[in-house]
Amino acid sequence: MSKIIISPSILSADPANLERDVRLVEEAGAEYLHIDIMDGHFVPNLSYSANVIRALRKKSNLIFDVHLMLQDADKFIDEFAEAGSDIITVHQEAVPNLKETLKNIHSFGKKAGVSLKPGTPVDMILNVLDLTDVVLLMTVEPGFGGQSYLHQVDKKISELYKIINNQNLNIGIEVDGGITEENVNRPVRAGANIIVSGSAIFNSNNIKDTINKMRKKAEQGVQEREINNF
Ligand SMILES: O=C(CO)[C@H](O)[C@H](O)COP(=O)(O)O
Ligand SMILES: [Fe+2]
Repeated sequence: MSKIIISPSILSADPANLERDVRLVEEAGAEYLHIDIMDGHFVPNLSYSANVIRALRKKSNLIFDVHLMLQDADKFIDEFAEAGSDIITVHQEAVPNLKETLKNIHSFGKKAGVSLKPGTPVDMILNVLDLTDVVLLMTVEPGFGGQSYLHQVDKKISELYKIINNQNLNIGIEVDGGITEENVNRPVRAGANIIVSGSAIFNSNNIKDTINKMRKKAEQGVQEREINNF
């Protein structure tokens, strides 16, 4: 069974209680912490800076999964690496020379991720898969938490899953946007193994219970995938 990784997105955490909220998801068994960085250019919203990562690094042992929604990501890789990121993900649509950016991320000893907006085809990253540790498929338009999952991305997830399997590559498939305990089995059935979820986790009454239920439902998705031989 492929291991399911839960990456709660702190975009939906309480900004006045970030330390508390990060501790809650860590105690609830999450493996990663998803940190969205927005610049108001690549996406029409602003969020955290590297300072937040630096501060949280002193408080948490979670794997920091940093999603850069920046037009000028290349300018900031060193800063996000130094601040304590573990995985640094850039958008294919935003960086002019993806290979060089991924090599740069690796040069800091960090895992390198590539993200695609819902409308960007998987073909756009086939030539960089050998330099990629994680592909982050957006299942909403990037920029905001609390949107609805776009089911048309399911096809793209299974397409990528087949390519990765056929080439025997060791790449995680991460999905981000609109994921809840009700729908998490769908992207997992299609091939995803890293689950980002913001509002469904942080707006719930019981974070631990929600993460446990989400993981269970995701594990069912893995079984369905194996049974159907997707
Ligand atoms: O990258 C993002 C938005 O651009 C967030 O990670 C994502 O939206 C998570 O929030 P939710 O689970 O509430 O959709
Ligand atoms: Fe994200």
